This record gives sequence, structure tokens and C-alpha cells, in this order.
Amino acid sequence: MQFQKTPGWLDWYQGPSKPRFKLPVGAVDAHCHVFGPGEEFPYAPERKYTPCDASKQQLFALRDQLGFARNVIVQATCHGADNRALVDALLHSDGKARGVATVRRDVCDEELQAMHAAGVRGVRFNFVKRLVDFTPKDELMEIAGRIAKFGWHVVIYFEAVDLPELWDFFTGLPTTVVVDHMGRPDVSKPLDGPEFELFLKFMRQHPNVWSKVSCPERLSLSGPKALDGEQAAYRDVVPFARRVVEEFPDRVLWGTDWPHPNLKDHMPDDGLLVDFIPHIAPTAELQQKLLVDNPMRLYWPEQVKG
Ligand SMILES: O=C(O)c1cc(C(=O)O)oc(=O)c1
Repeated sequence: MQFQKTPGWLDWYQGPSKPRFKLPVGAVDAHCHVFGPGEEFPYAPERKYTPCDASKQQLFALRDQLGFARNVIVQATCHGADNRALVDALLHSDGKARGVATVRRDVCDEELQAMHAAGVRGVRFNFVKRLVDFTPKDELMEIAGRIAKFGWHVVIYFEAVDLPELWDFFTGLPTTVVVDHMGRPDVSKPLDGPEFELFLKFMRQHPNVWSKVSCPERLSLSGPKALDGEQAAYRDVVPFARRVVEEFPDRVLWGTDWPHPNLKDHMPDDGLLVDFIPHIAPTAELQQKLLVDNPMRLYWPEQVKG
């Protein structure tokens, strides 16, 4: 099937640089996607965008180029609840990838079991209105109850302004809850202002809540871009991410977000995105937790000793 990319679509960056920052051994890129290829794994009819293809082979090549050991592949909304591209990538990863799927209420236990065997360890609930149609909360809560039995967790994606309205639902979830991209703070607002404080309170009061400190390229409003060797990219995002890493060192994850759906301004050089990490996790201990210990505990617990 032939797909036409959304007009203005930016393709992922070709030929990323080798990071200067040396990742710790066993580092996990804990948020990335595969797109299609559309010919093999068609994009979902209900999608809100049509991306360029970004195959599993291309993802695994990026992993090796950047120096990651493993990937966590998150179901992208352009594939709806059709997890075939994700599962195929997991099955071809030599055990180096685990996944987060999107499912509907009618998913049966056999399907969940098959996904578990392939390496799926969570489901994603998306509340970003430009990406998905609304799903009733009782339906999501029912799914959460079912996947909890598999030891899976829930990944949530929402905008900071929507947190108050979603608070009761999120805090009622029976699993570990992982927030995508720090709940998308508006980084033009003060770090200690009410909006980001509410997010910190969410994490403080609920020890089952984790956060990905990813996507500075999406959140930045004024920082230099991760292009042309820039070693201090997206400076305006640094204090927000660093605050989360320092306050919750055992509940943070990091990912490239490759192939970066829906960016409008520029495509970052993924090597330079890796060079962003020491700005938000300045010590070797914080880096080890962020990049190895935490993702291993959540996605490969059977390989964690002790
Ligand atoms: O902000 C976005 O546009 C975005 C989209 C998706 C997706 O379409 O799944 O995933 C992300 O992590 C971020």
C-alpha cells in the first residue's frame, strides 16, 4: 500500500554523529518508535498523521551507532492499536528490545499473552488531542486492570495543562505509571511555578509514577538546536529535566524519541541528543540509574540481580 506523508513532514536525520558523551555499558534507549514500513505494516486508518517509514533495521542501526545496548519501542499513534510492526521489531531484536503496545478493550488474553512472549511490557494511553480520538476512561481503566495481571505498566502521554483534569484517573491506575516526556511542561513558565510544581507533586505523592526525561527537541522554545555539533542544545529544557532526575533518580528513563514524529522546526542529530544527557544527569551515578538500572528494572527485571 502506498502512503503519502503528511505535508511538511520532516524525515529523521541521516548520518547522526557519534556522541561525545560515552554512554554507560548496557544503556537503554527507552523511548523510540518504528513506522511501518507502510508497504508491510500499513498505517492505521484512524491515524492523525502519515509519517515517513522508519524500519526496525534502521532503528537497530541507530542503536549501534549511538552506542545503546537496548531499545524500548513504543507503539506510535500512526499505527493505532495494530501492534504488528512493533511486535515484528521485538521478535527480530535478538532480545535487545522490549515494547509498549496500544490495545483496545476487546483485546483477548491470548493476544496479550502473545505480545508478552514477544517482549511487550506495557500499554500506552494517549491524551494528546492532536494525536488520538478520545477513549472513555472506564475503558482505559478496564484495560489497566487486565494488563496489570501480566505485570505490565501504563505509559501516559498528556500535556501539562491537562494534568489537573486527568489527576484522579492517573492516580487511580493500579500499575506503575510512566509519563512520556515529563508531561510536556511549558518551559517558558517558571520552574517553580504552579504548573511544573503540580507535576512534581504528582511524582512526589505517588511512588508508582515514573517519568521519561526525553524530548528536549519537542519542548524547547529558545534553546539552540541539536545540529552542527552543538554541545549545549535546548538549554531552556535542562532545568526542568534536571530537577526531575535529581529529585527522582530511581524513577526516570531516557529515550531518543527517534524517528521524532511531528517535529515542525528541525530534525535533531540524534548523536547530539545523546550529548544532552550529561546536562540533565550530571553525575556518573545519575547516568547509570537513568540509562541502565531503571530501564532494566522496568523492562528486563529477570536480568537484574539481587
Ligand atoms: O508529540 C508527538 O507528536 C508524539 C507522537 C507520538 C506518537 O504518534 O505515538 O509519540 C510521541 O512520543 C510523541
